[in-house]
Amino acid sequence: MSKTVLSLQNAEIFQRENLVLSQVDLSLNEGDFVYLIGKTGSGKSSLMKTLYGDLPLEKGTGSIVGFNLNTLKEKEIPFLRRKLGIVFQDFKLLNDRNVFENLKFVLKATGWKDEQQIKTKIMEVLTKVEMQTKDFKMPFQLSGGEQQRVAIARALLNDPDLILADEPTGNLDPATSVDVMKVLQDIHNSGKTILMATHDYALILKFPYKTIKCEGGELFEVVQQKS
Ligand SMILES: Nc1ncnc2c1ncn2[C@@H]1O[C@H](COP(=O)(O)OP(=O)(O)OP(=O)(O)O)[C@@H](O)[C@H]1O
Repeated sequence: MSKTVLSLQNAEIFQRENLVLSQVDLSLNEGDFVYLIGKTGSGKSSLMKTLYGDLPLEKGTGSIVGFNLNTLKEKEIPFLRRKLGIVFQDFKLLNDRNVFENLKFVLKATGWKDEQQIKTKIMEVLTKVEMQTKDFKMPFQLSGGEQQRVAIARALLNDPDLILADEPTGNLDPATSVDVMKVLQDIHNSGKTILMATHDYALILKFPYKTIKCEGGELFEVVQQKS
């Protein structure tokens, strides 16, 4: 049986005192690809934030990549995030340094010391997203799609057990979105588990995976219609 990497049971998701989602049951096993869809303001980002420890889980039970979300302490959050690869809509690259240095910064911050190993790892993840020839470029010298590829490479650095992608194509045009989605699909096909929030329905039709919808304060599984 495959390993559970994420489990929420009867969870309630809050933004401060506001209840955003209730009765949340969500489970991902190793190797799954799951979309989280829903209108703007429906709670996708709040759910994602709860999963990476940015919002506390106050009601219900939750575990993710071996961490208990109910008892998660502030000081454990960096260790949780090392086992997650997080990809945001707005890339969040450091604009004062080039691609290589952006990735090196993360490795150094997570304890990597050997310069040769650092270089090998960075070139390995950049190759996965086909950005190995652009390691010297500054973020502002890259297109949106290229910046997102670098952000995906950054998410892969510590070989995460789960990738959380929050609207990773939200700032990209349709053709570039498809390119970035192909990168995520390749990463998934190599064995990675991915939870991706999106409101890009065209992408879901093109790359069909299990889909969970946030609506009316709850989560539902969407059964995809075959055309
Ligand atoms: N920092 C915050 N403080 C208080 N309420 C917030 C905060 N961030 C979001 N909310 C509220 O929580 C609800 C869910 O927002 P959330 O950002 O999770 O939705 P979303 O589905 O991710 O939307 P979008 O697709 O626009 O990113 C909304 O009603 C929003 O107004």
